[in-house]
Amino acid sequence: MSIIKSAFRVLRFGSAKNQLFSLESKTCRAFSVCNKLRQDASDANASKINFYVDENKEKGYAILKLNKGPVNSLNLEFLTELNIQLEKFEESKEIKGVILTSSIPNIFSAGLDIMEMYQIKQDRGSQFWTALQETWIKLYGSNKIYIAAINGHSPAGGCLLSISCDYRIMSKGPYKIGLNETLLGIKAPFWFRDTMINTIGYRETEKALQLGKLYSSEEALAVNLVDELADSKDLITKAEEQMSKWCAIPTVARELTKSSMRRDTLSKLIAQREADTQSFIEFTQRDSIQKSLRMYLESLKKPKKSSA
Ligand SMILES: CCCC/C=C\CC(=O)SCCNC(=O)CCNC(=O)[C@H](O)C(C)(C)COP(=O)(O)OP(=O)(O)OC[C@H]1O[C@@H](n2cnc3c(N)ncnc32)[C@H](O)[C@@H]1OP(=O)(O)O
Repeated sequence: MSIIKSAFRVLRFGSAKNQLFSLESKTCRAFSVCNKLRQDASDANASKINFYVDENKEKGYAILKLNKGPVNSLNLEFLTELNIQLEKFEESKEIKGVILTSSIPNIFSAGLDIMEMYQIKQDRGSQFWTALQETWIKLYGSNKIYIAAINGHSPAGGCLLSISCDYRIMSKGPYKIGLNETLLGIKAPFWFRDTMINTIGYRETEKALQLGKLYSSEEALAVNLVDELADSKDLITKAEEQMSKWCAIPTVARELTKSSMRRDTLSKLIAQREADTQSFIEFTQRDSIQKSLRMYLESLKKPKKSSA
């Protein structure tokens, strides 16, 4: 029962924080870029601002800032909104690349919303997993240049978003990134694993996935999980510098090279999406997995110790 109450608290707190972050972002944004776009107000969730897009058509790229408080956890609605936006980027003739970051201080994304897996129901679970697959296919399979400006913690699904980009810059600081699924008692799906292998190699992935390793920013740099570190205040500038460099490469040659590198990994999931969804539902519905998720949720709710 307390878990259900906590779930509602997460949702309520999320909505209040969203409004705060919305106000904060309205006043604090210091980007010189133009054409700020808000999400279409066409669906019921659109009144909550879950991300911002700043487009700079002159320079040819956009900045997408995740803004779903408190921790940018990925639930069905958020993933659906993101997928619509990713599609818009893909179709844009003006936008060559996107910097993916977060407007929430110290948090890039806490990964999948655990409440989507706890006490999972077949219908919602299928929609959720299909939306997540879609996000990965759109991001990893994009023709555009994606640069992750990782401004804070980026565990599990947050790490997947990062490693689906073409280049990663992470803020220096006490932040963690990695695929820590085993710590929740679950196995990382094969496409998470394969994306990780393509980023840091087989042996490092084998260790990292079994241990559920969360890397510090320095450790992440040492194993090429991220490409560069930056002081927090310089993160976006560095990402923009890198974006200019990538934008200067002849587009068709770069796109063909990217797709030739990623095609096999993508095809593996595309060929078995329904089976993968069914396997997610069956796996997550197991009593042992539900027990692990409940314990993990409880550990997240425990009062935090003063220092790590
Ligand atoms: C077969 C299935 C495969 C599944 C594949 C992928 C799995 C995943 O992606 S599972 C998600 C894994 N994520 C994590 O393990 C991260 C968990 N969160 C954290 O470690 C911390 O919250 C974080 C370091 C990100 C931020 O720390 P703080 O700034 O100290 O915030 P809090 O811990 O106080 O969190 C605030 C609030 O948010 C709730 N929360 C955190 N993460 C999640 C999440 N992933 N899903 C849902 N809710 C989350 C947390 O419980 C707090 O709630 P309240 O106590 O009610 O405020």
